Amino acid sequence: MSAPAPTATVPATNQAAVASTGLSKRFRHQLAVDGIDLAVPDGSVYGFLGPNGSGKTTTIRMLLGLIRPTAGVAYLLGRPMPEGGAAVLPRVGSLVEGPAFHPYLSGRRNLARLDAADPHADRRTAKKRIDAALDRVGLLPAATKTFRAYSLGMRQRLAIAAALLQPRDLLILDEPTNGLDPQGTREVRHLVADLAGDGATILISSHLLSEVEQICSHVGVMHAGHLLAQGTIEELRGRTAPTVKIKTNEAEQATKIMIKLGIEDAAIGSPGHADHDHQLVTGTLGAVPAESIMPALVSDGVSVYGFAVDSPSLEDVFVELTGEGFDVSA
Ligand SMILES: Nc1ncnc2c1ncn2[C@@H]1O[C@H](COP(=O)(O)OP(=O)(O)OP(=O)(O)O)[C@@H](O)[C@H]1O
Repeated sequence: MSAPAPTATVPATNQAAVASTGLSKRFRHQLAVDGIDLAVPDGSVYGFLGPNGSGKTTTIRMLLGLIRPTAGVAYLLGRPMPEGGAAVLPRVGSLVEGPAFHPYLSGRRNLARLDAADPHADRRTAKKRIDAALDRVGLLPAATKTFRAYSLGMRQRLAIAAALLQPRDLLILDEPTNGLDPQGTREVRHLVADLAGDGATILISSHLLSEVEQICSHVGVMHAGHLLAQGTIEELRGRTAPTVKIKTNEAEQATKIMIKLGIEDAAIGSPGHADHDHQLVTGTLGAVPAESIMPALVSDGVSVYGFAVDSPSLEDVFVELTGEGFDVSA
């Protein structure tokens, strides 16, 4: 039996937890977001990766219906935004620029204030939900401490607790580790990984490659308002061919053999890349099977002291996509 044809009002793209088609935003003369087609699969942890100013926050604001796109459509949980907001936003927890917390109130009292301001919140269950949210982010023991006594990591975890006051199918977190010290960063990353284990879809923006590599199943790469690529981390890594590295003291001969095998860019590395007895020959593996290299070298009398195939990192992929380096620091 063939699958039912999608109806005209339900494009296939909106089956994902978050989707967009041709989503664009222009601020005066600047196209901050340029026709992006997002697809955040249900249950994924999607890292929305890009350097500062690449358009991540603007996109997130459009997704949440906080600003209107100049062109294109965004869907949250299958509903177009902002029109579908009333129906879906109660199922979406978000952290964009963070809620304003009162410094002299405790974490628990701060959440109670935010909950009281939420028209969808059931007053009768408030106490239970607030403590469950504090517990979820590990702040129950600090529930009565004033907000100003919280560390940076605790403050950010409280902001995430605010997004968890209701059961959520989708969490959208804009740079949740931005501005945190290393300890706070670790706390928030652990929390995001824990939340992913609960089954909600998470869209998390970050300008840190290492962070996305550590906690995300999927990634979308933003650069100057364009979504350059998206997919699982493995799919993205698969776009760039692995590199082969040979340690030998017959480098010229090895290079010739590798070029003959089809590794066209095989070349002798700089002396710093090997020890003083050997040289390093590197090349892009491409379609050449890795297992064919050693036999070819050995049968031509080349002694091989080291052989490695390096899979590309997300950084290699980013550099290939943009032609630029990336801030990989944590
Ligand atoms: N309200 C606005 N008015 C004018 N320009 C804006 C506005 N908001 C964002 N921009 C511009 O749009 C571009 C994209 O900004 P955006 O904040 O979406 O990027 P980002 O990837 O989230 O980076 P960051 O992490 O620095 O916030 C930037 O050049 C920014 O200056």
